[in-house]
Amino acid sequence: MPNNAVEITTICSDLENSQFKLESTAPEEPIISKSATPVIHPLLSQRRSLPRIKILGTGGTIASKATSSSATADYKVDLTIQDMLEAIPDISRICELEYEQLCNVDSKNIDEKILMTIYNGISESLQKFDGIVITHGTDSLAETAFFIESTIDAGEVPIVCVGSMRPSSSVSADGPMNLYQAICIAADSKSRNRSVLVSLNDQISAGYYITKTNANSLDSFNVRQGYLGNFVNNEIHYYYPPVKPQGCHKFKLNIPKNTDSFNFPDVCIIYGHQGITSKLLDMVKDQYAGIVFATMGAGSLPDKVNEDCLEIDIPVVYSKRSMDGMIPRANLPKDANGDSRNCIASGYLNPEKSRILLQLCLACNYSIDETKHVFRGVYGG
Ligand SMILES: NC(=O)C[C@H](N)C(=O)O
Repeated sequence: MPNNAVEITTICSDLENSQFKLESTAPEEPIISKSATPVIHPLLSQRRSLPRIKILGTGGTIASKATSSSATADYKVDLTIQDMLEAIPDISRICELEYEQLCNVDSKNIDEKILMTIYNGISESLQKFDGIVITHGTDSLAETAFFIESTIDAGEVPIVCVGSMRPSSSVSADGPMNLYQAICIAADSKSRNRSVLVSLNDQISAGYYITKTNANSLDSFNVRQGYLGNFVNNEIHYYYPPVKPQGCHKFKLNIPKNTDSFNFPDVCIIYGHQGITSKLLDMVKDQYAGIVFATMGAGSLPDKVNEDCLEIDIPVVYSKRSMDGMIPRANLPKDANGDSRNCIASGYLNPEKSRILLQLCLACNYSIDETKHVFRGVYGG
């Protein structure tokens, strides 16, 4: 299927077997029917014994193939959701599945337009399904998960993001098990009221807090706030009762169906280092609606760069290079009146999540004070 093509396919039981299926707990094998609009057989919708799950596919390594079974690099996105589902035949015992290919790209190519498409895909599915699964590359999965948590009120419906670290062609590919577990999570009543989740390598995490910390290993995601649960022998064990991220600000976006007409403000990230000057700041300050600095330590930039940041007209968020810790407001630069003006502390947020939060504040036309309030509320910024 070409990139960006949308195909909607429904997996449901067939007419002939429906009587049997009414008496049994679940169909043995999925029957795949293709149609322009999702089709659920009426008997199935009356029976409602299995949860209804929607999968939204975006691509990533989980949908990729390399040229040999030992290769775990230099692979290409090649598989549709349907291909991926064929690797997990037991799934029809767990749920009724419907799926939609929103795009099929490496997550390095996920941009604001695709984010909007994901947003629309979720919004359209929330009322009709018991759970949603999003297949996604791991490189930028944490950003998408953070964006979804910040913009969508999922109510009780779990939204589970899943990827893999090995391509589907590799020995011991992790994709099929990760996808299987993601679907199990989305279908499990214990997952309700937990908002955006990430499933990878047997661990369940809050999408809001997760960060990719290892570029290669199967245990690629880290979450300092702790895992929410895990799988043992494919049983879900949650460590805590349902919980949602503390202080998460929900933005109300008005995204049209045609996402081309929606412009998300441009925010760039500048990486701090010894000897950094204001050269980059000067180059970008008229090109972007906002800037995020990955500062040294807890908000450290050279004095001259701090002075220049206070002088520009756009918001500048002070984030950090360090994986852990936070930027306290006290460390922001201040003018002669002790005012940090357009400079905002990111709190615990890393640069890439700070960027999305600032984009959302700008998209909703928040003032600097409102933006500071949002950062403060979310993560003590
Ligand atoms: N493991 C992965 O999914 C990495 C891949 N480059 C992606 O983000 O699409």
